[in-house]
Amino acid sequence: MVKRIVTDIEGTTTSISFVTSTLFAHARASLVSFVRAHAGEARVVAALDAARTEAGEPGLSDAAVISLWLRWIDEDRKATSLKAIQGMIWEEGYHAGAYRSHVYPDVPGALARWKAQGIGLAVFSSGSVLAQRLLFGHTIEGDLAGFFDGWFDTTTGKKADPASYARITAALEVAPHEVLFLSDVKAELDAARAAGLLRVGLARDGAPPLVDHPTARSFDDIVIEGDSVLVR
Ligand SMILES: CSCCC(=O)C(=O)COP(=O)(O)O
Ligand SMILES: [Mg+2]
Repeated sequence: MVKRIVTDIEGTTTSISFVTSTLFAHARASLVSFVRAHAGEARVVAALDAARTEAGEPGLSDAAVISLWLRWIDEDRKATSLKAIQGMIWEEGYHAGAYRSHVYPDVPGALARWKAQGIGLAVFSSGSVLAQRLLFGHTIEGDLAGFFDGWFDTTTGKKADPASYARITAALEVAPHEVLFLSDVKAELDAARAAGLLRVGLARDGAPPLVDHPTARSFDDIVIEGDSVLVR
C-alpha cells in the first residue's frame, strides 16, 4: 500500500529553468546587499558560520563567505548554508511579488488526486524547508503548500545518500516500501531504491528516460492503486 509520496522539486514539480534563471539569479544578484542589510540577525550569523564549517575554514571573513557562496551558486553546490541564505533572499522576492514559482500544469491535479486517495504528501529538496514552503505557497497555480505535511531538506542528509531516505521514512512513521519517491535525478532514485522505497523518475521537457527506473513524463502518467505504482 502506498501511504506517502515524497517529491523532489527542481526538474520534478518545477522547471529547472525557473530555479536557475529566476531563483538562483535573484540570490546571486542580492547576496551582497542582503547579507549587509541583515548582518546582525541570528539566522544570517548562523548561515555564515555554517558556511565556514562546510568550507573547513573557520577564519573566513563575511566577505570571503559571500565570495564562496557566489562560487557555490555557479557550481550548483547543494551546501546547506547556501540553501539557508538563498531561502531568506527568496522570501523577500516572493513577498515583494517579484515572481511566482513555476509548477508543471499536471502538478496541482495530481497532488489533489493522491491526497483524495488518502496518500500523505511530503517534499525532499536541496532547497531549505523555508524555500520549499515559499515555493509551493506562491506558485503560478496558486497556493499548493497545504497539500504537504512533510518537509525535508539537506539537514536530513544528502539526496544521494540512502540513509537520508531511511530517516525520512522513519520521520513519516511508515515502512520504506510504503513510500513512493519522485525525482528527475538518477543518483537520488538509486539512493531511494537502496533504502527500499518505491520510486518513479520524471523526465520533463523532453529529457531522456531515467536509466534503471520507471520513468514518467508527467505526474498524470503515474497511477497508484493499492500496492501498485504504474507508469502509463
Ligand atoms: C526549494 S526551491 C529551490 C530548489 C533548490 O535550491 C535546489 O537546489 C533544487 O534542488 P532539488 O533538490 O529540488 O532538485
Ligand atoms: Mg531535481
